[in-house]
Amino acid sequence: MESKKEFRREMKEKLAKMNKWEYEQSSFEIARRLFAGREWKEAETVAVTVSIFPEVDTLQIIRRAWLDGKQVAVPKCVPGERRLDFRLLTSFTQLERGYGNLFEPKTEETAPLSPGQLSLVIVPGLAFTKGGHRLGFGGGYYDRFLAGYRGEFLALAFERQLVPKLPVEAHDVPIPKIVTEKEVYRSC
Ligand SMILES: Nc1nc2c(c(=O)[nH]1)N(C=O)[C@@H](CNc1ccc(C(=O)N[C@@H](CCC(=O)O)C(=O)O)cc1)CN2
Ligand SMILES: Nc1ncnc2c1ncn2[C@@H]1O[C@H](COP(=O)(O)OP(=O)(O)OP(=O)(O)O)[C@@H](O)[C@H]1O
Repeated sequence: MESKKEFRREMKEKLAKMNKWEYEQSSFEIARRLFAGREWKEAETVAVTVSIFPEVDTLQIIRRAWLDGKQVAVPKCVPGERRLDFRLLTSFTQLERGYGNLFEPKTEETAPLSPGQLSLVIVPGLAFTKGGHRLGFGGGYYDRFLAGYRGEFLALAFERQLVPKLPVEAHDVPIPKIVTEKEVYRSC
């Protein structure tokens, strides 16, 4: 557990070394690959986190979803139950600082969506293996959510987030597709 925590810190440090233009260009190439894929084209409702640097930029993904006539769902943490509630986002002004200082939807201004209403979930993570193992922020929010989710899901990552090996636990849900600025890695 301690080693996971240490590894998270190292990974955040490594990612934050990216300069703005590397970050922008890689995020753009990741988004372009995502938009070219079947999962994106078929999705009516896309669930995605609101990125903060140095996470892969998702704001351009949200804008593009709106332009394409897709619905956008963003998560709100329910820390007591370690659960994620997805809510329909129709404007960036519906966001506020929430749990962990991340951006979350304002409950008074957004409607809840059930997991069954989501067609594609973009899963965040700090580090991945090409085989689809994922290390998240900690908290197990996405692993718990994915355990009961039956739709499509994938992850976006910079090549520098790929590692040869990660500690795997029984509850870790493997990610079938990881889109980077260079490649799309499929594992199932
Ligand atoms: N942009 C973004 N939004 C996201 C996520 C994400 O990875 N990125 N999440 C992805 O899941 C969820 C938030 N997950 C979080 C997980 C842990 C902590 C947090 O504060 N952790 C403490 C340790 C808490 C513990 O161990 O119980 C810490 O880091 O100090 C915050 C948010 C939903 N929103
Ligand atoms: N499906 C689950 N059921 C019960 N407990 C779980 C489940 N998934 C994760 N947990 C617990 O949540 C805690 C955090 O899990 P872990 O360190 O794997 O988070 P993570 O995968 O890095 O984060 P996240 O899924 O939020 O991105 C651990 O104590 C783990 O046992």
